[in-house]
Amino acid sequence: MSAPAVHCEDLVKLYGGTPAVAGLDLTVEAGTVFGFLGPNGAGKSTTIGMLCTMLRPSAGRATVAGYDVAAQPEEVRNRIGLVFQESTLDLDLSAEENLRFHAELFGAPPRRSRPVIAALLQLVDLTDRRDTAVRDFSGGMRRRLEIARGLLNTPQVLFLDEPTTGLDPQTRVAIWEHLGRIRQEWNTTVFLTTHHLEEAEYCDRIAIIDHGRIVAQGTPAELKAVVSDDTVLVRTGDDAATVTAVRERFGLTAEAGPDGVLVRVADGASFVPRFCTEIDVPVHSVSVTPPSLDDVFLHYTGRSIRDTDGGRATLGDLGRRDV
Ligand SMILES: Nc1ncnc2c1ncn2[C@@H]1O[C@H](COP(=O)(O)OP(=O)(O)OP(=O)(O)O)[C@@H](O)[C@H]1O
Repeated sequence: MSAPAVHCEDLVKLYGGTPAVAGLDLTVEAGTVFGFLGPNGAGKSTTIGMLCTMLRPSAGRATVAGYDVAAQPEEVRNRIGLVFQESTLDLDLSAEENLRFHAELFGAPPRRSRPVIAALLQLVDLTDRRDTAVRDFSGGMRRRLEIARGLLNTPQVLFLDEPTTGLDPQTRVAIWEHLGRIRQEWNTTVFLTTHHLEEAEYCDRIAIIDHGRIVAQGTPAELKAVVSDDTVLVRTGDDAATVTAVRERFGLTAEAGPDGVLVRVADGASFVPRFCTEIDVPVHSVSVTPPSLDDVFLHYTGRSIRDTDGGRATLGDLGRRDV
C-alpha cells in the first residue's frame, strides 16, 4: 500500500510561544480530494506552510508522500505542487510560454517538458488557447492555467489555497470538474482549503480545524450524519395549531417563522407522510432540507463559515511572514 499523501502527528507551530497549530493529527490517503476547512486564524495556512516546507514545525512530525517535511524537505518539494490564491502568471506570456518558463525553472529539459505541457493544457481544456497571452484570459482560464502549472512536476500531492475564490458559480463547477479529473487521470492527491461549503461536498474527506487542532474529520456524509437533523418546513392554514400538534403528537420542537413552521427531525422523509396523515389543519406544502456542511461547521466551531470569510491571510503571505 502506498504511503499516505499527508500524515501529521502532534504537529505544532508556535509564534512567540503562542500556538498557531497546536498538536495536529491528520492522515490524508493518497489519490483523494481532501478539503481543509476552518475559520480565519484557525491554522490552515500555517499547516499547509509546514507541509510544503515553507515553515519549520516547532514540534511533532509531518510527512508528505512518505517524506519527512523537516528532515527531507527537498524530497517533499519534488513531490508537491502548490497553487496560491494570488496569480503568479506572467500576463504578457502565452499559456504555453508560462508553463514552459516554469518548467525551465524546475530544470526540466524541453524534450521532457514538451509532452507534459501538452497533456496539462489538454487536462485543463486550454489546448486551443495555448498561444493566447494570459492577459486576454478570463479569471477561470487563469485559474485553470495556475492549476496546470502546479502540476508541471507531476506532483503526488497538489496543495490549493481557495482554488475557486473570486470565480462565478459556473466557473467554480468547471474548476471542480478539473480537480476530479486530476485525481482520476493523474492519481494526484488534491489538498485544498475552501470557504465554499457547498464545494466541500465534492471532497472525498474533509477536516475542520479550529484553534490549531482538528475538531472533526470524515466524509461529508459522515460529518453531517453526526451533527444534525433534517429541517422540515411546512406551510399550513394555521401555524399556531401546527406547532402545537407537532409538539404534542410527535414530541418534536417546532417554530413558526416567516416562511412557515420549521421542524427539526432525524429522518424527514419518514416524518412527512405521518405528519400529513395525522395533522388536522390543511397542509399547503412541505419541504425537507438535509443537514448541510454549514450546520457541521457551526456545530464544531460555533461560527458559520460565511461569517469567517473576510480579511484573511493567504498562503502567499507566508513568504512575507516572520517565521
Ligand atoms: N508570522 C506570524 N507571526 C505571529 N502569528 C502568526 C503568524 N502567522 C500566523 N499567525 C497566527 O497564527 C494563527 C493561525 O493563522 P493562519 O494564517 O494559519 O490561519 P488560517 O486558518 O490560514 O486563517 P485564514 O483563513 O485567515 O487564512 C492566527 O492566530 C494568526 O494570527
